[in-house]
Amino acid sequence: MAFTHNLGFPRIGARRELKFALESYWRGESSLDALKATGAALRQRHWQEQAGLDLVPVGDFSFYDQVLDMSFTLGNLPERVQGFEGDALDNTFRVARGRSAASAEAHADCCGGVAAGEMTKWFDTNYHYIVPEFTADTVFRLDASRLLAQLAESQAQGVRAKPVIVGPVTYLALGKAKDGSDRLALLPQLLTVYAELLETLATEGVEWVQIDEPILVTELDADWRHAFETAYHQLKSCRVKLLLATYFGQLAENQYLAANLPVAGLHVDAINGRDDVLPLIGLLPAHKVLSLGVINGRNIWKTDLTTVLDWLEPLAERLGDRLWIAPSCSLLHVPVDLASEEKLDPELKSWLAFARQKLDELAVLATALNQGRAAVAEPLAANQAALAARRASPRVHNPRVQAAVARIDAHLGRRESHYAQRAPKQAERLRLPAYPTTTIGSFPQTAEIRQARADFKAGRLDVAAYKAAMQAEIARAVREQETLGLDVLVHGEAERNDMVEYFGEQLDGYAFSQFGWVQSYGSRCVKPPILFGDISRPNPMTVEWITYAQSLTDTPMKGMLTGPVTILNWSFVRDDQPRSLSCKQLALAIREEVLDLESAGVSIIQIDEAALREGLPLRKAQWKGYLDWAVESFRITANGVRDETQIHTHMCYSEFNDIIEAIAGMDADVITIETSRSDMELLDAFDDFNYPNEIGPGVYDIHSPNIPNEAHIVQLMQKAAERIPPERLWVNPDCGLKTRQWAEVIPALRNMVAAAQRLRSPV
Ligand SMILES: CN1c2c(nc(N)[nH]c2=O)NC[C@@H]1CNc1ccc(C(=O)N[C@@H](CCC(=O)N[C@@H](CCC(=O)N[C@@H](CCC(=O)O)C(=O)O)C(=O)O)C(=O)O)cc1
Ligand SMILES: N[C@@H](CCS)C(=O)O
Ligand SMILES: [Zn+2]
Repeated sequence: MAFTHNLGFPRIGARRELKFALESYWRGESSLDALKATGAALRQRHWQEQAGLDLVPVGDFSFYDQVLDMSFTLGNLPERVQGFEGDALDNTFRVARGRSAASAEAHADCCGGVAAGEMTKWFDTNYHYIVPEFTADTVFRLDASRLLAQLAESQAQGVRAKPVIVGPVTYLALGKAKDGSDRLALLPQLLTVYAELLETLATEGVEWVQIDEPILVTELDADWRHAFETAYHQLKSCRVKLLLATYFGQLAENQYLAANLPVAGLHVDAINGRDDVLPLIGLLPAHKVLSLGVINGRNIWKTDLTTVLDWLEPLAERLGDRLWIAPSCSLLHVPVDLASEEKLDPELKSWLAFARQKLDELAVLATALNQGRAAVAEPLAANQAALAARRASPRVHNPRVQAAVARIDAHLGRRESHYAQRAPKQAERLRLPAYPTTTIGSFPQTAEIRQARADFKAGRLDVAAYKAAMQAEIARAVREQETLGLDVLVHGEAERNDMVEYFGEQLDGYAFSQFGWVQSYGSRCVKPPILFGDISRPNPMTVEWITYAQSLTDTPMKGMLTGPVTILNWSFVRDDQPRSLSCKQLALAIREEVLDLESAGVSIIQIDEAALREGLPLRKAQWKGYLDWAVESFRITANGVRDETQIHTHMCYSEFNDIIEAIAGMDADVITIETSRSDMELLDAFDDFNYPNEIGPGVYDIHSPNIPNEAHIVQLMQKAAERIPPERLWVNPDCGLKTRQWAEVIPALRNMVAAAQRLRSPV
């Protein structure tokens, strides 16, 4: 009998109910009780939707982030929030979001002002977690209240509960020792708290606990491998059965380690780690369960159920009751329900599966394994028909695009001259001062902008009125920037719902959903567009907005585009061709936009590649292959322009040490990056490499509502100038300003411009 379970369900809600409840609570418009009631209602609904499974995840629900929740469960609270006397949920929000000094006054009685915890991406996904903070003095102390409350709630609802927790080794690996101490030194004490937690769950009647250790799909050094041995030998006497869950890739050289840890079961990603499965069956002790993640938890395509069954049936023969099946990873990374989509083309829709549909697929597989394929002949036939239609569909294949990709040669990615020859021509054209000031692209996406777009999409606003509303926002952004005295302006991106979805909506080969939201961090969501076919650009996508913005001012206006690698990495992409090929198609399409902007007289074009570094494979051994095609794609996009046209790129993450050669290989004239939080030390990588082009090291952190002061910015830029020649430095924030308010942006940029002026003529 194959047994079914799930690793996690999207918690944001099919209509983003959690997002709206959170934001309403944060604005002070609803109570904490109302927020908690929304959480409970979502959990109940999600458990009902998973009721067909043999085991259902519990504890995967989080009001903000599951890693932050784990920190609270382990009593690992940053010192700055310890001793808080209010509700624990408010305290998690304090760590997650911080409290500005200004709001500290208003919140003096409840939560006071605190710095937000650092946020970083969860493995190679677009989900971001709050980084656990450690010091050598960290002491863990169990607080199982959140998990026990969710468990009790699920038990009262008759749910076959399998609590889900982050495992101890992954928890340590994902955190940061703020004092540079050795995180692994904390393992022994951490394990006593994990043992206590597991014992508590056993007392509550829990049989299985899913303990997530995705770090096992990365390259581990001897100390971390040893930590796994220590951890699971210490936990082996606990009374619950542990299902050690790995996902997002291959175990590869960690197979033996994973197979032999003393746990009751192992879950592996049978999509990205398919090659692990046969060796693992050989390695796995005979009493252990093997859970195979056979439904892709990272994309939105229907599973080829017949092919999976062809592969699974012999394994089921061998494993018998020891075989469990599940999605490859938590379904957090896919939208909730395809049935909500009323506007998707019916043929395309017939190729897709969101979270609920993925669980239906799992049920079909289990029935086929347990009762024979005949018991599910109809759904299997329908599945085959949909996949055959997708394979043959002319809408997927465009011979013109394929021919253009086949014609790509080295010449396409090469600029006319080297940077040293381009730079004076650009300087002559742009006539910028030293330390030129600019921003990264977006200005606040106000409620009015979002409302206008919602009205436009719902047909309550016609094209002309929508265009006028967006032009008014652009005009406002231009006015504000001129008043501030910035040297290179941006149009502000008012017309963009998102830096990726906006382009997906306009490219052929892409589809977009109405409700396909996926959590990015906290209450913030993205709606990744669906790349289903060969990509082409039927019409210019940005030229009208940028030329309108330029028509309002004589100051240079940057054209603003998202690059092919970022569009690819933040979309749901094809599984029927290599990512590198889809990326080249995107590169050709965005290149056309670059050339149209240039023809329209735009002198500076920024091509954001926020996700280029983010998209690095989890295993370093695969980095080179990825960087080769990613950098080539960027070059194809950017490098068809004349010497006089200045190409900028932007990356809002900062660790470039390992990939500086690839960054230099992109050959952008200017790169703007995040550096403020590291006190400019991250520029060392550029300095050591003798990075030859211009750099805008971010001088203030846009994630914080705090207003940077002029002296601090001057100080940061002076540090930058110790590493990079001043004539190659720009002054800009770390990233775009879309999540901020104008009341924060204006004083911050005023100080930034004043700092640049001071740097130009020091007294
Ligand atoms: C740089 N980041 C990005 C990532 N990935 C992307 N695809 N895009 C990114 O920018 N990954 C890493 C980081 C993550 N950072 C963020 C930052 C901010 C957001 C965010 O603000 N998301 C918005 C949704 C944006 C959007 O698509 N808006 C649409 C729809 C707006 C909407 O909800 N409309 C309402 C009606 C109007 C209203 O009441 O407001 C509705 O439809 O019901 C738009 O502007 O048209 C968010 O709200 O979560 C995400 C990632
Ligand atoms: N141009 C984009 C880049 C974000 S990474 C923005 O400013 O929002
Ligand atoms: Zn950015």
